[in-house]
Amino acid sequence: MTMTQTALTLDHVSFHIDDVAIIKDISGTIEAGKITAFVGPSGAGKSTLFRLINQLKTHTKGTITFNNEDVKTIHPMILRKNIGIVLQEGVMTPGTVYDNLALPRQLQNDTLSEDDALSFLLKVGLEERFLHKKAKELSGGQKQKVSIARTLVNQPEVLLMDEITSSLDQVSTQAIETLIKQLNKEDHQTILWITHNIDQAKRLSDNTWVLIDGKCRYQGPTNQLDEATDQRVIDFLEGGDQS
Ligand SMILES: Nc1ncnc2c1ncn2[C@@H]1O[C@H](COP(=O)(O)OP(=O)(O)OP(=O)(O)O)[C@@H](O)[C@H]1O
Repeated sequence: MTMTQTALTLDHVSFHIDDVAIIKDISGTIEAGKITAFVGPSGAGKSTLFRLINQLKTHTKGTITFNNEDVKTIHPMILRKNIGIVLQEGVMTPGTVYDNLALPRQLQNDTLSEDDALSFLLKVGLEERFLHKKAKELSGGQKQKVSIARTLVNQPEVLLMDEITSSLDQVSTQAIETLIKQLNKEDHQTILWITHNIDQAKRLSDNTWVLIDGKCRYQGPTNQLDEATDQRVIDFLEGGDQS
């Protein structure tokens, strides 16, 4: 039997803006080396939860632990180096692909050699000829690959992916899905993946959390999602609100 390791633990986590509860008493564990999908209706709190995990936002109640350390006690720069985030639009900074890849190191007053930059580029399936291309001139799918490579430069233990394929066509989406599976299989990368597409969650993830109105209403193996008994989860899965 293989032992499962925990990457993240949430213990009664809540988040309020003024008096409005956005995240409501969420507890659970994220297994290391697995892909966990986060699904749920629009506005359910998925992006907010990611921002609590890497402390771009600070939870008002409860505790989030990363490798047994309270995230509030970890220096934000160290935390975000170890828990990298990729966002919906592969936003490129001005300059070349190399400039973009070197950015995380620059922010730490460090440099990235061209050889290392190339290895990250190849890892996401882009060839050497892209290294000195202007980043703004890449296609949407290529930008998203560079943006994943840029996050990988920090060699994060955990990758947060927030709807990273939602603005891509089917071919690019498939390429990104293949890449993510590969990162997970070959490098045992822990991946948390927000998607509005339940079929994508089923294709990719080991575990799924269903968030509805700030609460986590399902948490467990993705292949048991269809056996969920919570009526709101059933309604959501049946297409009540997949926006
Ligand atoms: N700065 C803010 N002030 C007030 N409410 C906010 C703020 N930011 C987010 N919210 C609210 O918090 C809730 C959760 O938003 P969040 O973006 O986390 O949801 P989501 O599940 O990621 O949605 P989507 O799938 O549409 O991206 C929403 O109701 C949103 O309106």
